[in-house]
Amino acid sequence: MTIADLRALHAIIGDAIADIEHVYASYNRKYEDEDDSHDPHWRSPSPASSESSYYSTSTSFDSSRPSTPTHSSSFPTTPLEPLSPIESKFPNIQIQLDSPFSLGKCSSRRLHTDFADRVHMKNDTDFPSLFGIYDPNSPAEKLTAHPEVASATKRIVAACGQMGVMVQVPFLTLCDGSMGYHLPSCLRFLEASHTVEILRDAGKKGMHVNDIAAKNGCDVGKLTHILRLLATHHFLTEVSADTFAVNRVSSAMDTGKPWQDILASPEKKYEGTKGVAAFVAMCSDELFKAAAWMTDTFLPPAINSIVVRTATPTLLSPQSPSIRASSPLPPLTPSTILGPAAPILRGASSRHPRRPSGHDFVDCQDSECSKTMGLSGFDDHIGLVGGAETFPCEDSQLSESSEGISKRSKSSWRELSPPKSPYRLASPWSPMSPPTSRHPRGPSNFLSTDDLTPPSPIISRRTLTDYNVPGSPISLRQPSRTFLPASPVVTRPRSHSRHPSCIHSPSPPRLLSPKSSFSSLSPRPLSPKPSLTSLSLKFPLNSPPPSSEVTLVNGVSDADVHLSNSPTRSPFNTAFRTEKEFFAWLEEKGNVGRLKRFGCAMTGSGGWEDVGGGGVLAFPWDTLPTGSLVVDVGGGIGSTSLLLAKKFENLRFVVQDRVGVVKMGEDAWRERAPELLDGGRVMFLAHDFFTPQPTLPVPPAVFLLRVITHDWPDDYARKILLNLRRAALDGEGDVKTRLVVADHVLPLACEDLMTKGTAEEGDGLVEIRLPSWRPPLLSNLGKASANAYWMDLTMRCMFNSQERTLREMITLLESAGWKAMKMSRAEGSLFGCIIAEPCEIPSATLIAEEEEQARLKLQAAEEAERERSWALSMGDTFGSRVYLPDAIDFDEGVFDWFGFRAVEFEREKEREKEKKRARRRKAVSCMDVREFRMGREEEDVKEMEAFWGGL
Ligand SMILES: C[S@@+](CC[C@H](N)C(=O)[O-])C[C@H]1O[C@@H](n2cnc3c(N)ncnc32)[C@H](O)[C@@H]1O
Repeated sequence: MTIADLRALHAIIGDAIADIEHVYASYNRKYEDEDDSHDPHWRSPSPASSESSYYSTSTSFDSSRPSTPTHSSSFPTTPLEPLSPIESKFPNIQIQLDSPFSLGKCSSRRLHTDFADRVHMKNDTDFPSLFGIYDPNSPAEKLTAHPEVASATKRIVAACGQMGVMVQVPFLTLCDGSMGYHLPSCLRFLEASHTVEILRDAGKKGMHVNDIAAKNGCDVGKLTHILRLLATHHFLTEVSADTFAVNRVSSAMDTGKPWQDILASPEKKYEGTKGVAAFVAMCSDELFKAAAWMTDTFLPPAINSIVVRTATPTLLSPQSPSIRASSPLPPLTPSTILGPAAPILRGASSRHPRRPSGHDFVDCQDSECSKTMGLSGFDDHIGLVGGAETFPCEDSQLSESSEGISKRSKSSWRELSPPKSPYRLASPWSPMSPPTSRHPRGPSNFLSTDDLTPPSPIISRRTLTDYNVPGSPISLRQPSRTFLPASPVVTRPRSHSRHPSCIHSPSPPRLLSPKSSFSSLSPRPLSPKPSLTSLSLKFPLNSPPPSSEVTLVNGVSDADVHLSNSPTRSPFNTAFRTEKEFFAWLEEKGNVGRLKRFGCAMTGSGGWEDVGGGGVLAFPWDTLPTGSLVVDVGGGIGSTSLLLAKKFENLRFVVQDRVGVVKMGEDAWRERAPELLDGGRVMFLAHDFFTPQPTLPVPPAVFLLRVITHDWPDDYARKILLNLRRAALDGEGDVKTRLVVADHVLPLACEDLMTKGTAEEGDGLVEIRLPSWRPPLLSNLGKASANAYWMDLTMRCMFNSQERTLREMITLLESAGWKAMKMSRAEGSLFGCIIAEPCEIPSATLIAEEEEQARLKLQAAEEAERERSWALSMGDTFGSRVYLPDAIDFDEGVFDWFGFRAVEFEREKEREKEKKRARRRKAVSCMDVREFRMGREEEDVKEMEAFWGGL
């Protein structure tokens, strides 16, 4: 059956190409006819296109001859009709006009006018070339949003993805999967080094890496190999040896700014852009790093033989929050130096250090390690390519002479020698052995471009011995187990000078001088360097968690982290060693750049809605009465509202978000659309969506939640929805508030009976427009739908949240008193728009809410009691001496009055600090998110009332 399946997939690809061809031919024919009738002098089509593509490729079809529709009538879900002229196909499709995030629906007439005005193209419009630049305004690119083209594209991507996996040797597919991490890593490098902007001016000839490196200061060797990996995956083109050019894919992330300006003020790189570069940067930075820790966080300790989870150690950290904030490296604490200890009681954690664990370092280039990891298998595959570099372009040097080949081979082998990087990275989960200079390590997930920063103050011997005070409740003792994982520790040889790339970095990582600190700080002699073999064999699969003591972070013990749905115990929290949820973390002082980038990245995420007018556009905004109020809840910097406000001039908008974000939004609008702010149609309002909606002077017609529910686990999302439900009007007056939820709606990877067939009308109306597919394609179109599933796991890793299936979404909405009335997705897109109306809040929800209120009250009372008893345990005098010193004490030196005062002062300071820490813990605790206040103060409400006063 395999050959038959391959043939079927091949046929799907063939049909899809024919569909695309037909649309482009139809377009060209139409314009040829129209132009002929309007402009008799212009008969022959111009071969030269003003399309900004600088590589022109010849058209692959004869546009003068209409191609016969080749749609297979066997398409089960959406049989394609014979293609009619493009005009009848376009009325309902959203065409991007000025930006990839345009929300305008465009009629074919408008489209025609646009095309004709902008590009004098006759009948040679071809599908955009991979070797051209991405120009969203070109007809070729606009036609990719045509429903037939979008659908065909999906089928091609799905079928090719499936075929590749079907025919490739499984081991290599596993390699692709398990080493695919290099792709985001290299993409980040491409973006952060501003190479795309540098390459822009070079055009199709490209630029030699030497010249690129001269501009951005990167190492030539590293840059070459990074760019080649990207060229191999079609993100760039290697036009000749070591000379690269941007292509349709990489140019889509071009900010359009001169690289010199970006280098002069990199912090402004994303300002005023469409946000694609920001999106790529965010995904390949914090999201990528969080994902690397998913298994470490989600695997039950009992089955995790290799990895033992570390407790989130931030409360122990002597580091400043900004340092912790900007890097996923662990703070420099006894636990990070000596490996995370067996968890300790959280209440005591801030007063006492962790116990040290066993081994910290591993040398994975150790030959024994390699054997254990089965790396010997690689030899065969390396043998296949003979050890020489292969180029994704023709390598003239290779074919020149045998001497050339030997030179090339030699240089390849030279590059295989250990890198010269001074930085070392201890594996986070490996047994400790002192680092050896034989095998220095290069940057890894933990060590990113901005993590390569100068060393922070190294923890001193004194710091540790201070912890090891005799009589202290917890002292440094032998770990109870021989293996406990080490937190990642970056080390570098003492003698090495500061790396030039560190200069602009805002975040010093915790760099540790290896030998000095280790030998002096270790509580016991280091055991001989263990290998991974011993590591994996020493611990039976069902070994219990490393300690009987319990760590509670935000109400979740370490042993239960894998079961937790708390947004503060996600892989992101593990990776970045923070107890804050992502958005609160973004607001930390050291993360200003990331916060700004996040706002821009959200604008970039508009690309999800590009295809076929899905997303928020599916709501009939034009049917709302004039003056209707749309509340964009968690609206970010207002990207969606801006576009809606420009398109639907009869509507008013309130954009709500966190204080800092609202401020950024206002600044951005002041620049882009001050008339909308000043004219009173749009206002920003700081509001925490976990608290009840403020009283709005105009009843809200629509609550808009765009990519909000996917940020929160069900219990949290329900709270947001309940707050909106309670502020909604259920239609008894004039207004019935509707809820618009725009998010990915995930299909199953098998046929879903619930979503099969026609829409269910009326009761719980759900309109489904799934992309066309036919077996043997997966019903969710596999690779072609990857984005929605990437996002799903991204949400999981960042927030312990998820994208939802339609079932999950309907259930969630119902649990908060919202009834899903309609769900639409554009053909070729999984980004959906769900429209819901108020219904009764289920009694189960109300009961659960009451129970939670009671629990929170109890918890608060317990907390208060703990604080009180702690104060009492200090006695009436709070630990101060109960006798007064007399003159003899002074004379005999028994009592140093000033010393006494100083000690007391220190104690008092420590008590204050502890209280502050407790308050901070409470503020970020998941159960207290609801108590989180964000400046929705009375003044805001008053200001708003004044603002809307005329209504
Ligand atoms: C994924 S973004 C979506 C932004 C916007 N809706 C869009 O589509 O571009 C999530 C937004 O929720 C905001 N947010 C997070 N926690 C919030 C809270 N407790 N109250 C209000 N907004 C919050 C974030 O600041 C962020 O702007």
